[in-house]
Amino acid sequence: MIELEEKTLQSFLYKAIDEAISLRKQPLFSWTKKIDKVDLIDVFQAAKNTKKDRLFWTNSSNDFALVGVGCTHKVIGHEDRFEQLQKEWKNILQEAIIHDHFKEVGTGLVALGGMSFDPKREKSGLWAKYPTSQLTIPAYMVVKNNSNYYLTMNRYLTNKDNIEQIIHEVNTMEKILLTETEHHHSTQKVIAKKEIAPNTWKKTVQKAVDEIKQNRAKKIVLAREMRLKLNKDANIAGMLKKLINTQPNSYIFAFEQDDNCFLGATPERLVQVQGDKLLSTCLAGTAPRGKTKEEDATIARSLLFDQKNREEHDYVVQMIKQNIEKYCEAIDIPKEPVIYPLRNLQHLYTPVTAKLKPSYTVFDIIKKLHPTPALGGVPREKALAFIREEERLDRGWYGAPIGWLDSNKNSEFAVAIRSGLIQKDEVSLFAGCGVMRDSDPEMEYDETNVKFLPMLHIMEANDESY
Ligand SMILES: C=C(O[C@H]1C=CC=C(C(=O)O)[C@@H]1O)C(=O)O
Ligand SMILES: [Mg+2]
Repeated sequence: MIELEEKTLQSFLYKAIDEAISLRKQPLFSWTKKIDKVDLIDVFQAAKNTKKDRLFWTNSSNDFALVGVGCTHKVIGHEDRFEQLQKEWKNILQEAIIHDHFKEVGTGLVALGGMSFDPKREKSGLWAKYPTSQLTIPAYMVVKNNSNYYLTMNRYLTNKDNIEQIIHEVNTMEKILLTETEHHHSTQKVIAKKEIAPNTWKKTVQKAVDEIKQNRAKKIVLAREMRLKLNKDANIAGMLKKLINTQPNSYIFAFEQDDNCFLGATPERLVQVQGDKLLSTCLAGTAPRGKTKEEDATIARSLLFDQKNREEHDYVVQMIKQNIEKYCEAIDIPKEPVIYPLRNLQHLYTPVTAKLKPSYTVFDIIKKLHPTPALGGVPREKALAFIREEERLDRGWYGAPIGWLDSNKNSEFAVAIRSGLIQKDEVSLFAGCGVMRDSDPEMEYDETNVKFLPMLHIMEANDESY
């Protein structure tokens, strides 16, 4: 990585081009500057005018958010996807010319994206626009980190580039992205709603229970789909705003690919790395919220002591522990889970903290952890084979790692649940649940219904402006 300390974009560009000529290369260069406070949903909405793909991310504590616009480079991975992503990201970092005075989480070069749940499953037309694995280095990026805001632009430079023209382009984009646009009043409505084969799904749950009772597996997570038709093309910015307002403790994300958008609000962190500090999360075991404070507390208490849910949760804890041991030191995992409250439901939650050993990266951890028994099952390969065979659904990017990483050794990946794929006025929502030995198909069906609620809610009568 070459770091340049130039004061202005112009002098930086001249230096970077000099550097490029001397290295006989076309380097990727990245320039981060501080900007005034902006609303990132406004930036996302304004970016619609650029007609480029947009990316959106906020973390679960809502103190870090990122909007990406356009694409300078796509890091793609297929069969050996984690090795491929790791190798290419390392090469990019080695050769990039980066101007980043701040070295904060999310400044400098950032790649952002996701991957499919199961690359071995045949891909359906539904997910045609979403590759097996894709991390995008956006052309422009606006980042909020606590009360600091940054604009980064990334592009490839050649010695034929006209610097004045690049500066003009950057200024124009900056104006577009950072100027508030008109808010439109939208009356988005759901005009048709269809659950895909709910009875067949319940039978598959029973089949999984039988499989477990015959000791062929211990836990299998099964998902299902609900299709919606809207009265008009979906208003993505409006839905993101609604998710932020209604879904606390959740990562809120949108990955646009042409006229498709994968969007959701997931509570499930897979892994966060900051330097050598690693944080993972076990989140599995579910109950609804109560209508009153008292009822809520009673439900929480019975969730904490419910044997089926505790086992369902514990498989995730044991698996994460075993799988990070080789890569980490000082692993700390509390003995008992606590309650993780969301708007429509509550989960059992166990945080995992550790120190990542120096020779390993976030890709090593994702490769080991995905899918955890919160999305796959136990044993992993048995559960995946059952899912491949029996689940009448292409999960696509649902249930898989999504997130970002930067050039300052920070990264965060969540698991893409509570989500949906939007294709203009059509929506596919996904929800799943952990099937155990004593699962009741009706109860698991009810659990998935509650898990659909956050996304269903934002599809309906979108009264927010935008
Ligand atoms: C698979 C999903 O949830 C997982 C995450 C948390 C709790 C779960 C459960 O209690 O079944 C699931 O394992 C989903 O929301 O689609
Ligand atoms: Mg469950």
